[in-house]
Amino acid sequence: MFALILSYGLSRMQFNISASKKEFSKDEHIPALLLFHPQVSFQDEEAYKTGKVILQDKASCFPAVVLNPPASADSAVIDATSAPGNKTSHLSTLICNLGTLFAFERDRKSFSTLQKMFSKAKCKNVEPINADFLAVNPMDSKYSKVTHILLDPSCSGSGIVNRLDYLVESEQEVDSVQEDRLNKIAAFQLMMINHAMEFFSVQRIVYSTCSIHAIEDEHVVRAALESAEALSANFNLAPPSQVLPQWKGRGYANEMHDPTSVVRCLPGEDATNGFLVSCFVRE
Ligand SMILES: C[S@@+](CC[C@H](N)C(=O)[O-])C[C@H]1O[C@@H](n2cnc3c(N)ncnc32)[C@H](O)[C@@H]1O
Repeated sequence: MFALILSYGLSRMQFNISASKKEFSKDEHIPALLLFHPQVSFQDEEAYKTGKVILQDKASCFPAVVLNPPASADSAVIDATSAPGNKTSHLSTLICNLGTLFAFERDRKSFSTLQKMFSKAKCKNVEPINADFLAVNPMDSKYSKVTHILLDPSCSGSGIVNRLDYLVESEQEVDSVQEDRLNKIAAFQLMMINHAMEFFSVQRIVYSTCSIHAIEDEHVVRAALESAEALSANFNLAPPSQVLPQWKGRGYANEMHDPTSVVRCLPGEDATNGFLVSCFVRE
């Protein structure tokens, strides 16, 4: 069980969990991430009910930390695919509730959940926007100061451990129907990265998926690097030293030129969901 503390002042004493289960440890990779016994329930915890704590898989905490936007009054950040808002809330905390965090979500129902989440977590720097990120004009003066974009778009979800797909699927076992579906998802994911690269002041873009398939991960990253948008705006992959250097899991070696630049989490091996995190930087 992973609990991400959004309110840094929260101490052990404020948890009311039964004495036998209240031991927890600090995660070695993610600041403010605490690890609890899987049987610990947070449902009745005040800190959870008031949005000071969010429960999420460890791998899902990586993108905001890798994006690493500055915490200042003039910070301008986009979360292009925000709902249900866990990564947005994490980002909001990392930038100390300062600056502006534009949180896009195209689905109306998910958007309403998102608004409730931000109000519960008291994210004062988040501006939720119910719109398709692809329809946003990168030249719009409203976004002219945006320097960091988080992209965690819809994916196959094949890395999510509850779904157990990873037990029956492997990268080598993609049949033609599935390959067709993955190729369509990958084309959309690439479009999202390319669109993000068109924002005038953007310096850093994190792209993540909870997929185990190279088609949605290394292949998309490779295609994004070779795209006209990346070449004209001078985007390259951030060096491994900027992408969770202490995390050993890296991209599939046979799928890209420099797999050490991306982070991979493997279900069944890393005690996390299957996940990929990559980071593009303007040089
Ligand atoms: C994988 S989920 C994001 C999870 C979120 N980052 C979190 O950690 O809570 C993808 C979300 O992006 C939304 N989405 C997909 N395409 C979009 C687009 N073009 N513009 C805005 N939102 C989009 C979906 O409706 C979905 O809610």
